[in-house]
Amino acid sequence: MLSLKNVGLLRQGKWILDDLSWEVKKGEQWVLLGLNGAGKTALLHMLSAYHFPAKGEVTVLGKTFGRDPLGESLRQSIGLVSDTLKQRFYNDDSAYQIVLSGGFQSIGLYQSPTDAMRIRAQQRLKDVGAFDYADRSFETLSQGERQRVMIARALMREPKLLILDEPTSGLDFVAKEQVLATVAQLMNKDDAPMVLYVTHHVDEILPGFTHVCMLKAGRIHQAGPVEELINQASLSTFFGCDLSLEWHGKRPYIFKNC
Ligand SMILES: Nc1ncnc2c1ncn2[C@@H]1O[C@H](COP(=O)(O)OP(=O)(O)OP(=O)(O)O)[C@@H](O)[C@H]1O
Repeated sequence: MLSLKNVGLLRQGKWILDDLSWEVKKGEQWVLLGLNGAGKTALLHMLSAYHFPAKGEVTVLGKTFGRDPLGESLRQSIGLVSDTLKQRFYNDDSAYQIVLSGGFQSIGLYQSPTDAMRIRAQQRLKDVGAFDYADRSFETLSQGERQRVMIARALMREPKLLILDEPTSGLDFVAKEQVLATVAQLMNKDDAPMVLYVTHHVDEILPGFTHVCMLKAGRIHQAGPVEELINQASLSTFFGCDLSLEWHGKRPYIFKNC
């Protein structure tokens, strides 16, 4: 699904990503974990072919950068949910219209959706538990409801890769847990896309995630199965402080030891 070999990304004379080697195979579900400034956004932009690496080899969904045509054709196979994207939608548009617009990858609806697209949009709204407010305008929805609408939209084109970039950012506890439940449900389906879930928070590593990539200062600190990497010693090293780790409901929670 994804393959990075000794990849480096240069921005204004600075290597903001360097020496990244990472393999993601079909059937795996990954969390990308990193603190502020680790390079998560830069990496996502590179995987979506908005940034080109200055060195190394990147292959995303079978397309190798520099060898295969990229751009729109690759991005059509990737569903993205991010705050930057969310802020671009028109507040008057209904949740249903916003989900439908995902079928055209447009901000707003400028073409007539087919009947099949309308049925799919309704199904996607049901899949994420947002059907009840399908006709409400975006501006009247809570942040958690908006986030579920954005996930439904990203699923419209049946992406092979679904990137969720900090989807719980700015949500209260209840809304956060609702979004996480939506993600868990989605990953549980037989036809689930590969999910790349980007976060700062260890407790968002749901049981459905099989692997974690820990990004630190533009480099991969460690990448591998959750059961091997999510432990007290490795997280203490990663975050650079002495931590305790507890598991509740098969989710990890960390506490700083003062
Ligand atoms: N165009 C650029 N020129 C120079 N430095 C940049 C550029 N874009 C990003 N950086 C730097 O690269 C580093 C990684 O940035 P990035 O936004 O990818 O981090 P992040 O992990 O997404 O952080 P956050 O969690 O805060 O969103 C930061 O130090 C940032 O200042």
